[in-house]
Amino acid sequence: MAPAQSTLRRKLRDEYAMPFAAHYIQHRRRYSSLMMVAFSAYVLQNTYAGLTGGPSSKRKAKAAQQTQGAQGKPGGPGDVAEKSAAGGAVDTGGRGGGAGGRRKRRGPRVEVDALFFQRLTRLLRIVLPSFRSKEASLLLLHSFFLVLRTLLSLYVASLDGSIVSALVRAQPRQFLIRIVTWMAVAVPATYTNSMLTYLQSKLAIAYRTRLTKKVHEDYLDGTTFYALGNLDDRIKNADQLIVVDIQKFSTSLAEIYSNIAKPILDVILYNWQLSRNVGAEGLIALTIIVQASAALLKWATPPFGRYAAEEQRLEGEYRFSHTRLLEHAEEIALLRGSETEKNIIERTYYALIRHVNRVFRMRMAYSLVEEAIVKWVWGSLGLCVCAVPVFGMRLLGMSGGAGGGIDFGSRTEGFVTNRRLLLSASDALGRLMSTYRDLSELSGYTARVSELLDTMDDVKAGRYQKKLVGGGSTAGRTVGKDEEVAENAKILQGRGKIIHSDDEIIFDKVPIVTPNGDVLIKSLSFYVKPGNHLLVVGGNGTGKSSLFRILGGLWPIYGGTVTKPPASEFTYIPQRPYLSLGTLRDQIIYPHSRAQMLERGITDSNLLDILKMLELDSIVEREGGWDTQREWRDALSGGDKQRLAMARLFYHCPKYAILDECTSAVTLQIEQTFYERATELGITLLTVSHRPSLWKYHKYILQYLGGGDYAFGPLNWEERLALQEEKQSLEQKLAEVPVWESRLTDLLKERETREARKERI
Ligand SMILES: Nc1ncnc2c1ncn2[C@@H]1O[C@H](COP(=O)(O)OP(=O)(O)OP(=O)(O)O)[C@@H](O)[C@H]1O
Repeated sequence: MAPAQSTLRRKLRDEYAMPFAAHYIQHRRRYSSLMMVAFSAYVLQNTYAGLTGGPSSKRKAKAAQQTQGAQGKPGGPGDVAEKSAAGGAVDTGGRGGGAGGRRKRRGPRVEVDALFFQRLTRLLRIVLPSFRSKEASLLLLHSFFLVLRTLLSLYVASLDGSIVSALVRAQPRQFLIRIVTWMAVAVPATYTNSMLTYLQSKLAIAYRTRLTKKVHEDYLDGTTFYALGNLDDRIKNADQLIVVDIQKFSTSLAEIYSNIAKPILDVILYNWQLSRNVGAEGLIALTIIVQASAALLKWATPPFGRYAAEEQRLEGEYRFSHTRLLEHAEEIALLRGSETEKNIIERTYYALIRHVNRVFRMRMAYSLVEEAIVKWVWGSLGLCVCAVPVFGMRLLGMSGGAGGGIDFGSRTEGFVTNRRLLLSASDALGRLMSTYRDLSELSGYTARVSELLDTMDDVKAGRYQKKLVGGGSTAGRTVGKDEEVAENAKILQGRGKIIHSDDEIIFDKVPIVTPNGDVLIKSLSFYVKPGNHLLVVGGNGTGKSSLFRILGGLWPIYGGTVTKPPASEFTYIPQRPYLSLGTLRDQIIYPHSRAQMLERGITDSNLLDILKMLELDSIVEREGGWDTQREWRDALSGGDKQRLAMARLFYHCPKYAILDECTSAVTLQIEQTFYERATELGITLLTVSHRPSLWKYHKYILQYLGGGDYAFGPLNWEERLALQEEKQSLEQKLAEVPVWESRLTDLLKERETREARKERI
């Protein structure tokens, strides 16, 4: 058996192994290139899989979505009653009662997975609308410079080697020529680098502009901005999202392109060149090690995307606490509330800082591992690969090849060039690995911006997601608690109808429901005909202003029919009127522009006449003319602001005016002038006021009686005033009863004392 075995072994060696080795050595360069192409493809595919969470990422995304769906399903113990406010569908947005003890994720899911690429694709369609767009041209130019920089680096690597070679061979002329070439290369190289930085910034700003434009279009479309904050819970600080997150997303997207495209290009070109210089074997071994360490790095990478999204959320809350302080500066200052506000602001700040510090610590630990692997492990392995031409060729018994040990100068040149190429290649791979962190952060910004867009789409389509209370209603006093909850839940399932009319308002069995699901009135019916001013009265929080929110189309209706003219036929004047940024004139004509004012044939002198009627004409001179710009909110008194709002009503002269306690800061004289002039102009008024002085201007009354009851009918103001006066006088008398009773007790005591004294005498 043994001789037969050794014969077979010899046969195998002589007939197969040796000819194959000889063939391989003969065609080694060709095989090297082939192997390098295959390996580069493998490396890049593997890196991509690593970046996208592996081939199972789609499965993972699906599984996660299923989990989210399951979490959102109602009916579990401690389930929160969540439903789409208008549509009645149960919210499956990932909130609600899930399995007990499961950690709740705040905000959207943030991972580098299929969902991320789906979201990113949507955003890319916005920022890169077509191949002919400015952004596409910028991207193309950017790509051109990226390729140019890699080619220049390749050239510089070989130039570097030949300079050292000229040096060790003591060839001064060659050395000088190459140094001059080196300096000449500096011109396109520095220009390329500057262009890359410039184009990246240009791309970032171009992306931001596209996205911001799209968001502004949606956000300021009708009442979306109101609905986002009031009817839907998903977006907390839309301002932070629009101002900061879009900018961060755009910068991150512009960076990620060069951070990924350049290293990929580098890996391919450098490896290809290296394989030609040193052979593929060493590189393949190195690649396997690199892949293993890359997998380790990926495994060790914390979820930076989630952290970035959380950081933005906390930034938003901190910023919001400051915005609130400025908005209510006067009230807080007068209440001496600075200490409390400081505590609130500091709480939000430290929540942010705690989070940021935690992320910093994680980044540091991650950078330590990353640098140890990328710089030191890969660096030393790289040196070994560079030695392949020197020692490897000798071991293979070869005399040819790039570094085939011909002479000292050539060996040095080969070593320097290869080392430079290898450093660049390992640097490129390192950058490719660290893009996982960048990509992870980009996924955080992508998730936030996408959530804003998705929520705006939903809100515009009337699909709200809000935590509804429902059962906590003030209505349904007469029925038991369970029945009340069931009745309110039924109301919340309904949908109302809006009919447009030219001039009348009719509410037919319309429930008044707050965005939180509180049913204030189960079924409200009343009407307003032109000229029949309506007075709305009732206790605080009974739903007087809510009625106007429904009229203005801000709140959805859950039942009945609302017949009304379009929202443009209404002007709303609240107790604290809104004053915009702009000139004094803008405050009166808001939301019109000066051009629109002139188009309507109205001049500054017409505006002055309106102000004269309201005894406010002096304001023009006092403030320095119509074109003066100020923060009017702070510059004017409460009475000035209310009179400016009245002037606005006379400028617009709509069919209906909603007056919500809008005369509380003006004199009775101005109030009278205002109501009389509005009536003359044919404006029908819907007034909310507790002032009896206003009753005489109204023909109908809608009275909220509390507990969900109301009364509607003609207003006999004289009779009502007489009743009010009698009621007040009786109340005054009743208030004096305890005083009289106490006086009577004193008198009785005094009489008893006197009688007792008389008896003693
Ligand atoms: N945006 C909102 N989201 C949720 N609930 C709201 C919102 N606005 C008002 N509400 C609630 O609706 C109820 C009625 O509010 P509304 O402003 O209509 O009262 P009101 O009768 O005008 O009171 P007041 O006389 O004090 O102004 C209140 O309980 C209030 O908390």
